[in-house]
Amino acid sequence: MAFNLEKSAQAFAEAKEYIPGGVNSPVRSFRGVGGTPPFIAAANGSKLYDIDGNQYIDYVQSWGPMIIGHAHPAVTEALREALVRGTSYGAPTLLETQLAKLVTQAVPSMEMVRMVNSGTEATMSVLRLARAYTKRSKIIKFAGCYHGHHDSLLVKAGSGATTLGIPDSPGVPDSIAGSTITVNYNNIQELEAVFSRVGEEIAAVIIEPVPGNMGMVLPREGYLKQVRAITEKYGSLLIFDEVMSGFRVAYGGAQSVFGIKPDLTCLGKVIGGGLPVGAYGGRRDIMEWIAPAGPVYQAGTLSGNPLAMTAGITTLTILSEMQDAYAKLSGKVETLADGLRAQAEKFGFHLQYHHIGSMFGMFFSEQPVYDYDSAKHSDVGAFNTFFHAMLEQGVYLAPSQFEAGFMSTAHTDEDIMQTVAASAYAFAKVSEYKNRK
Ligand SMILES: NCC(=O)CCC(=O)O
Repeated sequence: MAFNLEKSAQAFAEAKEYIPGGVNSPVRSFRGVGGTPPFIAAANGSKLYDIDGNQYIDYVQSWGPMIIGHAHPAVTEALREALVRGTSYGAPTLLETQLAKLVTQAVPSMEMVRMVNSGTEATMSVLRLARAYTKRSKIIKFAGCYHGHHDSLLVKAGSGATTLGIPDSPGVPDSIAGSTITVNYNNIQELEAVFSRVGEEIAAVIIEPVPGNMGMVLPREGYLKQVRAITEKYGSLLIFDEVMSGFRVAYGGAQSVFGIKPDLTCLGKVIGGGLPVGAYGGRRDIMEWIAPAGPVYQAGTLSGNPLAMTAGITTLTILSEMQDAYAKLSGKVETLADGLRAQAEKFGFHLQYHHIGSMFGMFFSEQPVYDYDSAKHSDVGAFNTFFHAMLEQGVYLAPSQFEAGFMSTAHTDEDIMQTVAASAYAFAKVSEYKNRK
């Protein structure tokens, strides 16, 4: 049967009547790449199934959480058991301490942790805490890093904001955006220059240690250590946004790979096992500023939700008990990158491949990509052509050049072989596209 998205197109048209743009998060709309997003009916292991009967090898993984694959039997079973005990109590449970313990054991810089419902909530709350603790107001972020969609950090933001060309959203008051200073990732001189000017006013530097929202970019050798040293020198807090990289690039996150101890860390995605969870945590002396231990207010009706805690606990337990989970994941990512590179080279393309742990990225650029500007120089038209050709072949990649790819433990060698085989067709399409240009 030829690939078609007829039912999805109808569903999308109807959704647009009731939901802005037809989606509940912009990246899902395929606006950047054009065309219809498949409406998903089910998912299992490494696969997504849409309402038109198409099957896809899924490298989006719900934008990161599904590291042990969709509908993992142990997670499904644990949720089934939890479900009959009620879905929310708004009162403390043993599960919250259990997940907090798993997180703090895996990420030792997080001496205490507060559960919230999304990565956005985590980064929003952590800034309030950092400002209260330091009694300073300014924040430094990096161009192309995305930390969710609240006002302070929706400034030169990556991910969907970049895809749609609105990295500085209307509706963010100048008075708030004005407290956020943006510098380029991987450029230590620029960060030093800002600190030498206004270092005493900087409450915190927030950084995706491995950015995954301008596409996937790697830190230069020693860069994160230098960022740590500058923040320490000026008494500013260093916040690692590991919503994406946490339990993704390694069980202990990017901070374990690069040997950095941030003051505070934000998590999300994997720790919720596919249910809505975010978390922030870090030094005990800072975390004890949070209400009711301290004066900084932050709350949530569904925070620490029993189902979400159950999915998270089960996912982290499975990951921690798997033999060499991350070595195997990164082996699969390397096999995929080697395969894609070999296919691309047949058509004379020298693309940029980045990967670490189970995260990967490929830029349609002949030049190295190390920050937002170099990412934006990649050929978006070539990516869009590649993306659609892969989708037709049953490979579901993130619908934007400015996103990362994710591997799960459920992906098989055959999935990877099929993906590489599909890329031969997709690179041929890119070649045609380039010849037409
Ligand atoms: N890089 C994008 C995300 O991680 C969040 C997904 C979303 O915005 O829906």
